[in-house]
Amino acid sequence: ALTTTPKVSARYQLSVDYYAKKCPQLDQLVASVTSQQFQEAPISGPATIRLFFHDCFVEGCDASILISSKPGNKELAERDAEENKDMAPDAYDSINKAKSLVESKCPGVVSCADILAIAARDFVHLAGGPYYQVKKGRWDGKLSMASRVQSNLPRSNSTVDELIKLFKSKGLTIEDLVILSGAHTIGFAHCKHFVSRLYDYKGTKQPDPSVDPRLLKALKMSCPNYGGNTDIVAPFDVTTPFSFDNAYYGNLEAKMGLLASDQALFVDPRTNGLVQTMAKDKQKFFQAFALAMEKMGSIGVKRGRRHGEKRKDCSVHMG
Ligand code: HEM
Ligand SMILES: [Ca+2]
Ligand SMILES: [Ca+2]
Repeated sequence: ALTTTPKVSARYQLSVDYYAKKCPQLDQLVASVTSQQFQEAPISGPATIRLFFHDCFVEGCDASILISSKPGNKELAERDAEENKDMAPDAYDSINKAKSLVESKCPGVVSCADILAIAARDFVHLAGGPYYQVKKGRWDGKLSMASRVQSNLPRSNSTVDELIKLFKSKGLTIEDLVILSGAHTIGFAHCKHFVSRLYDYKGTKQPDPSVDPRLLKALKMSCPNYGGNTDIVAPFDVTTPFSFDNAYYGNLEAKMGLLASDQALFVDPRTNGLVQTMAKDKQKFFQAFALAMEKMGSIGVKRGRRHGEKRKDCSVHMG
């Protein structure tokens, strides 16, 4: 039988108790930081979940997104790529704080990539979503190039075909695409990502017909066609923007998806059924989301000194 190369790494098994000997209290250490951060800056939640996604899709889950660009270097690091510019700084703060606490208790053993995976899980749970065990054993990557970002991430106007292809290239299925998109049950997007839907859908000079009229009106108030404040954001989920639930899918059924790529999942016959199933059953969504996060969390995992490193400061490669 034909087999394809597994992008979701089967060779390097991650495990829940990977740090059982060298840092048994790891999950609690990270939790003490994420829970405080969630209280002080709730936006850290969605920002960190997105950070994890953008890390895993570019070079695998290896904390490549945390590397700072070197002054004077021609090639910028991933975090300075256009696609990552609107990442809320709070996300990086949580990881850096968690890393310093972990380094103080278990110096030199825990990767930044594992801390990011744990923190993303914590924030899903803190916002009301499922709690799941995080498997560990990722090493940090040695490569972080801004030029590698764009082709590995979806765009807000990607077609379902393009989304399916991209996810497939990471070893993820159509189902994973629909389930992971459910992360848009929390968080916010800047106007530029959906403004063309409001005023000029595909060059028609008309709004996208798949936007509910009341939502259209509200979004137009926040986002004028020209000269608007570029800092304005709109919630992905107008009903419960801070709560991790399955409302995202109900919104799609009601033409209340924010991005074209969100609404397209309801319109396309390949994904419509799963959207409806998830809209009906929150527990099913939670179970599926936990599994899909585990799968996304094992994309391109590295192990060992030849392919990876264990950074002390997550933003700087080891010598
Ligand atoms: C399927 C294709 C996807 C597209 C096209 C997409 C696109 C976007 C865009 C344009 C934003 C707004 C960024 C901003 O303006 O600040 C955003 C935010 C967000 N994305 Fe996605 N995304 C996708 C999938 C995912 C996945 C798989 C996850 C996680 C599992 C995710 C989690 C988030 C979260 C939590 C936010 C909110 C960030 C915040 O409020 O700071 N997205 N996404
Ligand atoms: Ca990465
Ligand atoms: Ca919600």
